[in-house]
Amino acid sequence: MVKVVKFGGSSLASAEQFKKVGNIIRAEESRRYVVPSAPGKRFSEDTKVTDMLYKCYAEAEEGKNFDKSLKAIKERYNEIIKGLGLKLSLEEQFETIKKQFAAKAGKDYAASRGEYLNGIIMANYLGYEFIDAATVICFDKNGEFESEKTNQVMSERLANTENAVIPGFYGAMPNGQVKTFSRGGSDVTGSIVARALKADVYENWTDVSGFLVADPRIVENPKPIAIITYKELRELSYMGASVLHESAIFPVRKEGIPINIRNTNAPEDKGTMIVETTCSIPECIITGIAGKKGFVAINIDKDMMNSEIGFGRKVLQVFEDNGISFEHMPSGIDTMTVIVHQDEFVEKEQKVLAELHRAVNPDSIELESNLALIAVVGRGMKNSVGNAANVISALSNAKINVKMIDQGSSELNIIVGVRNRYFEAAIRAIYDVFIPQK
Ligand SMILES: Nc1ncnc2c1ncn2[C@@H]1O[C@H](COP(=O)(O)OP(=O)(O)O)[C@@H](O)[C@H]1O
Ligand SMILES: N[C@@H](CC(=O)OP(=O)(O)O)C(=O)O
Repeated sequence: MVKVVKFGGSSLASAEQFKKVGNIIRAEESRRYVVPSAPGKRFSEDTKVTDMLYKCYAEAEEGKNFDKSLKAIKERYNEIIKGLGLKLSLEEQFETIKKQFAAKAGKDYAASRGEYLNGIIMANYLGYEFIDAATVICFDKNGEFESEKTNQVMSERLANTENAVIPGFYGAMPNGQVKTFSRGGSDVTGSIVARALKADVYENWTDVSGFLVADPRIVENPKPIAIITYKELRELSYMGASVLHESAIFPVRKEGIPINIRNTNAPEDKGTMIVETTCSIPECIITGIAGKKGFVAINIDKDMMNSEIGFGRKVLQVFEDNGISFEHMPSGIDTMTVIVHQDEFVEKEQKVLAELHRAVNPDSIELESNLALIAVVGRGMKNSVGNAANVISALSNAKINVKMIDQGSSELNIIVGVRNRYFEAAIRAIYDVFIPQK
């Protein structure tokens, strides 16, 4: 049995947390490959080391003195080393980091040092081999992740390695330049390592006892999810459920390896199993609810639009030409709405509108900004009736106006659009209608 275990920043924020992690790893021999994140927040107002590194590097880039910021980072690590009673010094590494920052080695290099240093501590604490992720996670010269090359390099490197610590979040381009995944990317590294080893399970340890039906910062004490499919999880993580990075599914999915989300602070809890498919009947019709704020709807009106062949293609071409990806596209007989991320759209707003006029000569175009999208996801929805009606009635009872509703034919999810300011209330209303209260 081989397990790859990834520990998030919240699990490695202090020596006390490190000790819990040590106990978890030592409890099972199969926990042979460890992927650590950088130290996260010790308390809610604390700063993650990754954010401290970004700030410190920004000072270096502006030519300011960054000694104080770097010292604060060093103190975070020294506190952990001291608390664990290790005979380890990171002086040499910090000297190199200082030089590299002064030489403007790049934002990604800076951020990656959080995981790199934590990996060195973890390997020393466990007596495991340290493998620098820059030697096993490959990006091409344009900074795109190279999945097959990485899989080959990683499997060869780990073939004869009994136990190893591989820091999360980064890799390197062919010229050796460090490149990171997007924020939260240590989850992706864990998944890549699990695939390369054809591990039996990828355990992802965090500060909640698994995936919950809704964000616990919005719904009080939400119900945990025992089992969820890759597809359902992908919908939820894409739509903002931050427990797992939205790209972390792909590597393990290739090998059908289950992911088990576990809680470092409650290791006895079983957590959530994320699997390819399951015959287990979901406890509730819906599996989860997640959402994001900050969308804009572009409503295009034109009489007889329906009979104009190629209308949709011409509209989407304008978005493509402007490098804007679209999220949803509900349409009627004479109307078509394109929903995009507000921050991608605002700076190109007038250019896009002018090009839409030129491309399809509409009767009118209206914009509706500050929208939030909420995804109600569940494999159980396929076999039950009235789901969309229940969502709508939950929102109308809460006096929330539904700006848009979209249900894919897979019936795996229903997407609703509401004003940003009703986002939290809408999630609570949907939760209450679908999840029986204890
Ligand atoms: N549906 C959800 N279920 C569980 N946690 C969620 C959900 N949506 C958002 N979260 C948040 O995700 C957090 C865990 O993710 P993250 O902060 O990335 O952890 P880590 O530091 O372990 O990587 C939880 O503390 C919780 O606040
Ligand atoms: N440390 C990086 C990568 C990461 O995955 O962290 P965490 O596991 O704490 O979400 C970040 O803050 O984005």
